[in-house]
Amino acid sequence: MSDLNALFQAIKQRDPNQAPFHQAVEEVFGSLAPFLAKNPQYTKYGLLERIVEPERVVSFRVTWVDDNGQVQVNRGYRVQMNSAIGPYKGGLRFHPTVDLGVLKFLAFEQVFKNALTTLPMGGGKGGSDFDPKGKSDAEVMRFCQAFMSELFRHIGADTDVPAGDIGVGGREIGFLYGQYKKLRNEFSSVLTGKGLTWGGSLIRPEATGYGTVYFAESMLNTRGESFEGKRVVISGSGNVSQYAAEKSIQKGAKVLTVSDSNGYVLFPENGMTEKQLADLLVLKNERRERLSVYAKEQGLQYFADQKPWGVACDVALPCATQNELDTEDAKTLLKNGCICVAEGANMPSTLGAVNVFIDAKILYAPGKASNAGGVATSGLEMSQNAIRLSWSTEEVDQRLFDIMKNIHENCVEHGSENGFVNYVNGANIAGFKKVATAMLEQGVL
Ligand SMILES: NC(=O)C1=CN([C@@H]2O[C@H](COP(=O)(O)OP(=O)(O)OC[C@H]3O[C@@H](n4cnc5c(N)ncnc54)[C@H](O)[C@@H]3O)[C@@H](O)[C@H]2O)C=CC1
Ligand SMILES: O=C(O)CCC(=O)C(=O)O
Repeated sequence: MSDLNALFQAIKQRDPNQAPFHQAVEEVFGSLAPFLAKNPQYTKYGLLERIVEPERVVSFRVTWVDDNGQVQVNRGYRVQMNSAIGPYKGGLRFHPTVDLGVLKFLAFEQVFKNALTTLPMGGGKGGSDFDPKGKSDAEVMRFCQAFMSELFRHIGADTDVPAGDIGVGGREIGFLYGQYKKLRNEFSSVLTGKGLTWGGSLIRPEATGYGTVYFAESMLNTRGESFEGKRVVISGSGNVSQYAAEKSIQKGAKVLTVSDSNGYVLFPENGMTEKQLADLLVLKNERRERLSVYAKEQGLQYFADQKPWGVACDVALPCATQNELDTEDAKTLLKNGCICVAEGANMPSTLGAVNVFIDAKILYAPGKASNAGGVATSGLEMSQNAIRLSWSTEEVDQRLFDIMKNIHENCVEHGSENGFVNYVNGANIAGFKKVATAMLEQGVL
């Protein structure tokens, strides 16, 4: 079968309850249709049917005991999507919304993203419907240990290398790594995002946010613009948002908002200060409080149950979660003068919103291109572990910068259409070509 539409219908019929995965596939197929018409060799040997089907899906029970002595049961997963160009690589998400539809979309996106980084990494994603919110450190530790007690069988430094994502940061990676090491009796590069004293890389915590800003600035440069003086609206207030804000401030931009699932905080017109950012990091990463508390403490305006897209800006960086920016939000951003949208999150814009941006020919980057700096720096962490050396901050940051510049150039090369760069097509086609070529060369598997 090589008819993309028929294949897409078959995918939906096979797993009707996996809407986020369908959305991710629809976007990629939209880019591939004209490319495949000109390059029919990529439709042979069931390549398209294979690329949308995970190589392996592991689903398991995670049983742990809460602080009240009650037994809790969660679901754990690892979706090993594609290993054509390297070991499966991609984060773990702990959030109540996690299910197979979400993880298959994330793993599918990861395949193309990882290919764009130029590093040898296949694509995977995993996680659990466990909600870390409101849990004690001891509960999070017991959960992570229980989760790894099954996951350890399926991963390894040359097989599958997980990392963080929503709800999984440095604390969780530590607990997961400790349990892996105990069970396997080996100290290996099986997770990335590790602590600096036990194999982690400098700049990995910063990498996704920094990389998103590097990519956005490359886009702005194509129109003779930069971050200097730009009004930047950011959603989310977790890892990606924090360092997108930091790099934006370093580049002279004014960060006007951050948000969480309950609302957003508005900063005065000169934007968030470095001190306010430092306080945000303590509030979110150590005290683990909500943004409403931050707004109160900082004397800032807080808009409950609202998204930040109505705030007038030049640059929007959606850094929270999938489908957080819909068609109406996209129209509002355009109406208010936004000229650049770079996704720090995975698939934060609905397909309708993406079309609004592309039709208006603004600078729009899909997450698989603009947020690839996180996984790229995870790849650099694996490289450092392999040679048993640690690179300096400057060295890792320079490599990250170069990788983001290279991804931008690759998108321009594959996505230019009559003077306009369609970064969605560019990212999808460039990522696909690399993975598909490897799959064809390795035979029908
Ligand atoms: N951590 C990483 O290195 C990478 C993360 N990403 C993506 O970036 C996004 C954010 O991830 P992290 O910052 O790592 O997670 P995190 O757990 O550190 O932060 C998530 C943030 O999103 C907010 N959020 C969650 N659901 C929301 C909703 N429905 N509405 C508004 N805000 C919501 C949370 O309040 C929190 O501020 C995700 O889409 C993730 O897949 C992408 C590439 C790499
Ligand atoms: O660093 C990694 O391996 C994972 C990053 C990730 O989950 C992502 O790019 O969405």
